[in-house]
Amino acid sequence: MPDPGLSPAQSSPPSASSSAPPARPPLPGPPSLPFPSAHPAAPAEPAAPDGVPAPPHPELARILRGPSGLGTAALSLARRPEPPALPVPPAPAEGTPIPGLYHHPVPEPDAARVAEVSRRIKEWAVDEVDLFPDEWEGDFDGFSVGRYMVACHPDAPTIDHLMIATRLMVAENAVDDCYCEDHGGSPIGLGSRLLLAHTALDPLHTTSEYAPGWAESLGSDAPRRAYRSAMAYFVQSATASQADRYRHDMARLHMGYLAEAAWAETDHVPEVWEYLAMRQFNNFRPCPTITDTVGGYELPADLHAQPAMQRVIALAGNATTIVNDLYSYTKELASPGKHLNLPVVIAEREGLSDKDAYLKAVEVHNDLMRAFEAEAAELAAACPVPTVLRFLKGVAVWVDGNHYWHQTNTYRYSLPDFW
Ligand SMILES: CC(C)=CCC/C(C)=C(\C)COP(=O)(O)OP(=O)(O)O
Ligand SMILES: [Mg+2]
Repeated sequence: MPDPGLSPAQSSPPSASSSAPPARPPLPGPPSLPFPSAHPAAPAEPAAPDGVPAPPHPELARILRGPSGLGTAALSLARRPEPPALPVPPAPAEGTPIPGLYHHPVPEPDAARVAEVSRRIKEWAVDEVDLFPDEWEGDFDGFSVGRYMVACHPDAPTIDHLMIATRLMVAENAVDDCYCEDHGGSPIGLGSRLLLAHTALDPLHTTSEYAPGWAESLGSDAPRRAYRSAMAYFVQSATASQADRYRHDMARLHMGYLAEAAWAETDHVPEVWEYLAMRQFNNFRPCPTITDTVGGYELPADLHAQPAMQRVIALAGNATTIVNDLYSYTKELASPGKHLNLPVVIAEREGLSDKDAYLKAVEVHNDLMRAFEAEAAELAAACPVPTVLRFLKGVAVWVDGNHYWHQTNTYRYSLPDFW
């Protein structure tokens, strides 16, 4: 059942320029799973040469191997050698992958989907939430969020499903940019801003005297309008537990922003492990963990909560976020003040040169990626439930799509001259 989210009274617009979504029928149900039913079962496999143990079950072997059609190699959960096995042709992406970075190239995202998501997200940003002033339009377009989300969610059954992820991605970045970073953000007063914005995701339940003031506040700046609207769309399609999962992940994210801000206020450079702890919260995690909603199915709450699943999700989120630290390194060096990222913290705390610290950060990323893949494969073998397998694959594909977007987003990112 979709999460009711904001009650009608709570979600009614504070003004004519509401950002609540128009009522529309629920999204079509989940597509038939591409794995168990679409293909005949493959025979059991011996242990793979790259060390992935032979799964105990022929159907599981095929699922871990992933779809076998042209351009589907990135959907495999098993560890893959680099470069990827033929017959996947190299993706004609611009941008250079970081040398030595363990990653999986993905097929070019579907151009028609990218165009339609890009068109619709701009319309939403401009007409529904009044997200940015004219002078930020270039940055909005340069973010290429349509390409990002189509690459990360190749199993989304429809454009409507892709839009759920795309609106949330834009809203999350609006909060980061406008509250924390380079579009007017500051550590000063961040806790108050984040908490009040969080109520656009996790509504205030209060008396009739105080509710209107709160409801009006949700329209008072672009980050809150974006959170309110993106969340209202999301809860139309999410179950109550999926919405609860998302709220929890966003609370984690906001806690991470606060630790980063606290260190920035005093120019403190944390220990490397402390930085990694902060970055586990200030993290892409809320994006891959909606893969089931975007795919039109649900990973049940009790399976999501299993410690092994939580560890896989955390490792995946950490790998994706260190990818950001590596690709955004030069952008952050050029920004005012000291911007913490893993290479910067390693250099300072471990007394390494910029280059050696960067290369060590690449190794940290690679270790996280390998741990994620090994533990995902282990969990898939131990718990071969179709929703678990599909969710694990969705997270793995999100990780690959996230790398693709960072590599190819030459508007935002460029590599240092270390090789
Ligand atoms: C989309 C989302 C949940 C983002 C949350 C945290 C975040 C903004 C990142 C993990 C990206 O890191 P960063 O703030 O360093 O982004 P840029 O390097 O400025 O692209
Ligand atoms: Mg960054």
